[in-house]
Amino acid sequence: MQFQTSVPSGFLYVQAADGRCNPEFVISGREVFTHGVGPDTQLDRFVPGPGTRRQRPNDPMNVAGHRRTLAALGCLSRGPRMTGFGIDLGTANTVVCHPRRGVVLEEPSVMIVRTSELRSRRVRPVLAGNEARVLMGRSPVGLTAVRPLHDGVIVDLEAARAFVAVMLGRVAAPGWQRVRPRAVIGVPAGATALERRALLEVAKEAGIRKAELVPEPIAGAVGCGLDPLEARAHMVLDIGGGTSEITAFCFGGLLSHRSSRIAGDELTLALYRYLRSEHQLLVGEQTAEALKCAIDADEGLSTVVQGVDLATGRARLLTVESEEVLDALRPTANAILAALAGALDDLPPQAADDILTDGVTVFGGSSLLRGFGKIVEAAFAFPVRMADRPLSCVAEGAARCLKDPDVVRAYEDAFLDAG
Ligand SMILES: Nc1ncnc2c1ncn2[C@@H]1O[C@H](COP(=O)(O)OP(=O)(O)OP(=O)(O)O)[C@@H](O)[C@H]1O
Repeated sequence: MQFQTSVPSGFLYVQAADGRCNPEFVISGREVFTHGVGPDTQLDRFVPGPGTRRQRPNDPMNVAGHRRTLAALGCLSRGPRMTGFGIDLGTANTVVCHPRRGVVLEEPSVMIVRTSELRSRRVRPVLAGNEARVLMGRSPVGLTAVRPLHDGVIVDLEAARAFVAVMLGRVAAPGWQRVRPRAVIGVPAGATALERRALLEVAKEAGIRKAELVPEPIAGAVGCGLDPLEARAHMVLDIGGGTSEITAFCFGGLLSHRSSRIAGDELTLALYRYLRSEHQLLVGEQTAEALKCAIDADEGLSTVVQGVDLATGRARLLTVESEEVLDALRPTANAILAALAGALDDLPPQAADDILTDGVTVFGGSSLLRGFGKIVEAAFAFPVRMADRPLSCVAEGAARCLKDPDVVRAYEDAFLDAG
């Protein structure tokens, strides 16, 4: 392929998103020769090739010139390089997914801020995400760990803005390519209009050009390969850190929905209380969570936990069997099953028939609790499908909704308090 250009002569290498560097453009005089460049080629970065002397290929002016010329000739996609993201801003974890690159960020929704800045109008996190998690439960004087979300919704607008801005900064392209991205963001189907507006405001202030909301259960369903627009009823169970949502939907609308504030955090708390009351052992939040994630009743696994003996105040080790941990968690898990039973009761008979045949799809981090699928199957006697990527399917589904706005449009009035 050969065409005319007005940019300076030289060799240009195009560095693609996967890091490969190909000599795809050779500019000679006013002619550009391209090799293997199609309309979908994403121009990520120009780097100098041999023979490139006078021009500075990474100079923004040059790059803009090359981009304009090549785009005008139909050799490049014209839209901004960073089309947008699917975002799952969760109580426990934040996941960002790019439509082409897949999951680009998966970090805990926590940050460390200076205590003196806590009530100020501009919060600047000292640490955020993975780095901040390390300091959870051990922040020194003057620093405080902050979670911007509780029960799936924003509780601190300024903290949430600062957190989202840091996370976007981590996935954004280098300087000259930075374009304010679009985003489809998952939000609990039970979030109020005020909570949804707060999320949109936070997204805008954090640098998102256009944010749209999609109910998390619908985004998760799309991420698991279900079609929420088809005329067959589906039911999903999303058990995250702060909320469990059970949602049945069909043909662009909700059929039934139950939400419970009993989810992963409550399971961790139940375990903490059990160790305290039954074994007189005081453990940290992270220790209780690690124990919850480590159990495997099928394998008869036992785990050693370290804590402080309540009677003596000294450190003590305790060995607990997985079966015992599962028994301690059972009353909390049963509360989630009660919400599932309620959502099934609310269904019209024909929709219930679809769901009893196809079963329920389960996702969210807490669905990783070993043996949870079997507990659901034993209680309801219908098939239970565990998601392949339970922690990221909401963000993946939201990223797919960027390309398929019909889903967002169909469900924009599906929120429970939508007028
Ligand atoms: N292997 C595991 N076993 C049991 N629980 C797990 C496991 N891995 C993660 N979890 C739990 O999953 C929860 C986090 O899940 P997830 O990231 O889906 O929540 P979230 O989307 O941030 O929360 P929400 O949807 O409530 O806003 C935590 O409570 C964590 O303890």
